[in-house]
Amino acid sequence: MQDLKQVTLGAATSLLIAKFYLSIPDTSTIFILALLLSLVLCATFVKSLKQTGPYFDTLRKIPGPRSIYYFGNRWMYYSWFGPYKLNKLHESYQDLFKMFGKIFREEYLFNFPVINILDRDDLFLVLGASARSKFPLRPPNEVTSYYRKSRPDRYTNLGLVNEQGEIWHLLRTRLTPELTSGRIMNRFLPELNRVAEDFNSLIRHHSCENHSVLCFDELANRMGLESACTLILGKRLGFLGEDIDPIMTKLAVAVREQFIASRDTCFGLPFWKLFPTPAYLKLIKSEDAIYDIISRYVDEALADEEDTCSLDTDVQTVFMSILNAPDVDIRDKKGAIIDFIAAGIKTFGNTLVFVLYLIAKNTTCQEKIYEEIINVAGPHQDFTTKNIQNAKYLKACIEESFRLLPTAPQIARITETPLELSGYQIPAGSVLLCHTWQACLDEANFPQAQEFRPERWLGEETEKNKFLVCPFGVGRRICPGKRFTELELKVCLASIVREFKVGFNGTLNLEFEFLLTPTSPTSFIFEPR
Ligand code: HEM
Repeated sequence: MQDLKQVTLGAATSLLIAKFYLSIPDTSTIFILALLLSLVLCATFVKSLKQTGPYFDTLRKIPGPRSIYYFGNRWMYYSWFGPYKLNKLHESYQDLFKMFGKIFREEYLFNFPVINILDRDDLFLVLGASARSKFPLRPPNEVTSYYRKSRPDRYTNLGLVNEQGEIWHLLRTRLTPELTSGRIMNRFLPELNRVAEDFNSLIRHHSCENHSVLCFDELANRMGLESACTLILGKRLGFLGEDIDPIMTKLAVAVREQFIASRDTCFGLPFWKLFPTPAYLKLIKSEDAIYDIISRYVDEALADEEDTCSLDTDVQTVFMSILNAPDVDIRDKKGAIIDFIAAGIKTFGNTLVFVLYLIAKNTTCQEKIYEEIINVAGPHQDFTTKNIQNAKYLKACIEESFRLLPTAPQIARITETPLELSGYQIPAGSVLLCHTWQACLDEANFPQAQEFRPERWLGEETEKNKFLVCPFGVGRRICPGKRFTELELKVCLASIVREFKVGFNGTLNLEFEFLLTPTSPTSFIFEPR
């Protein structure tokens, strides 16, 4: 009887979803019919589709929203008649934790379970185990993996972000050593100073009479792109010029669309597996656009390198090391260069907006940064390895901003051994979402958690909280761009604060676009000092 109710509910839901798709004009009728047919077939065999066995039974003991056969429960929250929108995913997680406690289960299509955690001890167990692992497992982005498999002309594997095991290890050890080396990063400092100066000029150029800069987020993304190209290609590409290059606009749109489409395909209903949904089409369009645009610059840099060589030897190291990596196909080297550049645009742009927002709202902290910068580097001197290392308060402000507004609010992992979390048994092979951001806002972990208090990072706090504030992830799968981004942020923030008093009217709104993102446009005030 219970099964019959579930099947009926499933069939009714199918019809509602089909109705939704029918309302989208560019979705072909044939796909709708195919969808309906497949759903009816699935409903008929629904009992055999139910995930059974000790693995699923163990995970089903974890509380979570009510789920129905076949569809699970996730869609109920984010579909067009559910209470949440995918762009507010961060808010829905807050509510779900309030409803179910520190651990809860979601079910995706075919009742595939995903476990969400935020308890400090649980996070330390899961991320600590992952940090000790030789080949840590992070669930791949299924849709990107699927698309890349269909393009053997461009990729021989899924790429560093989505590969696992031996192939991931080979890519990681061959393609990223220079990127993660502190010594190599420090050689970029002189060039980073120039990039930061150009960024300040761009801010001045875009300032209105009252010193406000509208759409600052767009400028911040341009800074991310210019510095990522400088790092990866070893040359400046001029994205901080005063006139907006139409290519830049196209690339910025493609990067944003790629994140949004990843969110919709990853967190929404996975109908892209049955037919090309609008989100899937958007994803491949943006993947192609990013590949085509960045590819042009990579090919130019390759040609430069053959013409021995207009590249500056100090900053070309990363590019050369990737090109010379042994045992890696040239398609994958090119794919990695493109992925690395794309990875540095919006992640950096969002992070810079968040740090500036927080110091704009905390002017005492901002003045402390200013005094420290003048003290360690004077009013005009370049930032060097030594003086930037001495800017401890600047570092603390960045750390505190990672705690309060991280661009990556959760870390995903697949468990490699059985674990006990909050009293529940978690078998090996379970997919976990570690909600580090939610944990960072918990008073139990950080007193006055909602307040911006950089002073808390001037003691021993960093090590104690290493699995709570981990904006770049943990262990061997940690972001290879971490070292560079931290340096870039310090130089950029220090040079902005040295030149301007930063202000912000109102409150910054947030959206979830796979990354935590400021709602665009963001308007800041940059008053010259
Ligand atoms: C503010 C800037 C950035 C943030 C917040 C960020 C954050 C992250 C996070 C959270 C992860 C997942 C780590 C894990 O699962 O433990 C990651 C992975 C990754 N990031 Fe970044 N990232 C940033 C910039 C960059 C840059 C500049 C690059 C390019 C050099 C980059 C390339 C990558 C790659 C290739 C991975 C996958 C690594 C692997 O699986 O081995 N990221 N990033």
